[in-house]
Amino acid sequence: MSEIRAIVTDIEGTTSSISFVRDVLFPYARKRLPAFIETHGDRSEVQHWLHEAAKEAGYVEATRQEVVELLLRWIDEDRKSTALKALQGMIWQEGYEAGDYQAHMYPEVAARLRAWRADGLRLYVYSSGSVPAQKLFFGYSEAGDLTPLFAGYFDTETGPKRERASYERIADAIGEQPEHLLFLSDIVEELDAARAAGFRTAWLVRPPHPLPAQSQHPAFADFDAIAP
Ligand SMILES: CSCCC(=O)C(=O)COP(=O)(O)O
Ligand SMILES: [Mg+2]
Repeated sequence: MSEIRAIVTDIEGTTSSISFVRDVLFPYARKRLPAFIETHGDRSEVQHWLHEAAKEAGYVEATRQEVVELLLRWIDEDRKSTALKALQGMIWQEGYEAGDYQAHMYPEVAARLRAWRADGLRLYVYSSGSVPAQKLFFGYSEAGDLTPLFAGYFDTETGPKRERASYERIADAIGEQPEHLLFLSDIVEELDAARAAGFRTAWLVRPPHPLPAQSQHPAFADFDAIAP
C-alpha cells in the first residue's frame, strides 16, 4: 500500500453536517439573494456570475429578474452550479461576519485535522461550494479558524465532483501521484470518480446511518477511525 502524503476532503456530510448546509446556509442565501443582487448587481464579479448563470441555463437574453428566479430555483434543487455557488459564497460572507452562524464541524474533525498535519500530511478541500465560501466555512467554524491547516482549496472550477478528470487535475495541482492522495467524502459517486483517477478513498458514513457490512470503498463513521 503506498504512503498517503495528502488528504483531500469534501465538506457537506464529511467534515460537517448536511443539515447545517441545507437548513442554515441555503435558506440564508435564498432569503437574501434578491436584495443582494439589487444592491451589488453592478459589481463586476457579480455581473460575471449572473452572466455565467444565464449562459448555463441557455438563455440568449435574460432580465435580471429572470436570472434571480433561476438562481432561487437552483437553490431549491441544490444544483451544483459554479455561478450559483460563487454568488451564495458572497452572501454567506455577510452572515459569517455578522455572527449569524458558525460552520458546523463534527466533534472530532478539528483535532484530527491537526493530528494529520502534525504527522506531515498536507490537507486540501474539494467542495461544490466556491473556494471563497470554503475559506469562510473553515475560517468561521465552531472549532475556530481552521484555515491555517489547509494547503489549498478546489471547487467546481476544477471540474464536477463526479468526474474522474477533476481528480486528475487536483492531483496535478497538488503535485503528487494520485496513489499518494486520500479523498474523503460521503458520496459514493464522488469516491468512484476519485478512485478512477487513482486516489485512495474513504467513505464517511455518519451516524445515525449504520456502517455498511460490505462496501466498494473503505467506510468510516468518523475521522478518528481513518488511519491514512
Ligand atoms: C463551502 S460551504 C457550502 C457547501 C455547498 O454549497 C455545497 O453544495 C456542498 O457541497 P459539497 O461538495 O461540500 O458536498
Ligand atoms: Mg458531501
